[in-house]
Amino acid sequence: MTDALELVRPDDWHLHLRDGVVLADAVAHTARQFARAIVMPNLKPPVTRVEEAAAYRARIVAAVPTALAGRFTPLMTLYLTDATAPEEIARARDCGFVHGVKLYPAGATTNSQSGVTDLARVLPVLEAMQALGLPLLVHGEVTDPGVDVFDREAVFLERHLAPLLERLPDLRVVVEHITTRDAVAFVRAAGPKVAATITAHHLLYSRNAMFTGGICPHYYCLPVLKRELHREALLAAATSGEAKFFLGTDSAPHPRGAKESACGCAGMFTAHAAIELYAEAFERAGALARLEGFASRFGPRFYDLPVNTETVRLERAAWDVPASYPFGRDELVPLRAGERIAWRLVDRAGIL
Ligand SMILES: NC(=O)N[C@@H](CC(=O)O)C(=O)O
Ligand SMILES: [Zn+2]
Ligand SMILES: [Zn+2]
Repeated sequence: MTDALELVRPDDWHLHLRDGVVLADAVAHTARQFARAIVMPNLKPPVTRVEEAAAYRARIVAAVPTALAGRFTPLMTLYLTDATAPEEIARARDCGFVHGVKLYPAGATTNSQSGVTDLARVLPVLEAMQALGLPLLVHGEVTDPGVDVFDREAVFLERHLAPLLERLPDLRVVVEHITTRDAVAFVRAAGPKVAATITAHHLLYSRNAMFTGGICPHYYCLPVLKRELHREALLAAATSGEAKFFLGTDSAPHPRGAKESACGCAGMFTAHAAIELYAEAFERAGALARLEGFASRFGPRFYDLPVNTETVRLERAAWDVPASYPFGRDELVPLRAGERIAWRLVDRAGIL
């Protein structure tokens, strides 16, 4: 049994940090673990222009705890809307700190109201992205109310993404937070420009977690947790050593009251223990040796960025997750609140 593991410092290729009074609380968890993170632009209002991304980036950098200053780099994204101009893509490519453009089908998930209503409307923008090599990051779910919630990802891939890739075969695409074996097969079958991120929670839980002993809103996220057979397919993909599949936590903090509500919002918070949760999933699959590729090497390869040079150490040292963490004037309930986690990221430099 392995009791310790040294890894190249990992990166998170899909993260929500929010803004305002909660930003510092959100950033601290991620900066402790990851060297870089692709920061989602679904703020209110959304980050649609390069100047807004620059300002948001500066707020994030300013919010990194002093002890970790300079050790965390936010990688910014723009939020695609029906009104995004192709010229904005050129500006994004030139600025050097925008690494992707996010497609939210309008209404698909948290803060997606300003998203795209019809891919045909953004075709010139997508053509510019293909020409300039700027990745499209996709929340891949249809919003058609006639489609069952559990089928929305598979239907999106077939109905929308497949035709788009046929039309724009050189477009670089990350299918974010994949949740089904259909998505695994889709990404495998697509060309080398198509990759996917996988969350820790989709590797560890099936949809049963939402209903065990009653309705458990802290296990509600989008795309929603799926059947066990899908979790198994995701775990097989993540641990396969295929560079198309890499780490993206989709850690999505919400205040406790917004989750524990008659109409609770979607999003699970995992940044407090992200790499430990992935280690748990990989260990169960007997694949701890493949964690470094998934967490630290394949993401930079896709995004054309250098692999980090520092390392981190994971030890088998159980710890208890607090019942909640501060979140601005509120609090948030992390995954595994009040429960135990077997692995622990170790503080060697005295700063974690
Ligand atoms: N994953 C989620 O359930 N929620 C995310 C949005 C998203 O990534 O779809 C959020 O911003 O809260
Ligand atoms: Zn999403
Ligand atoms: Zn997300």
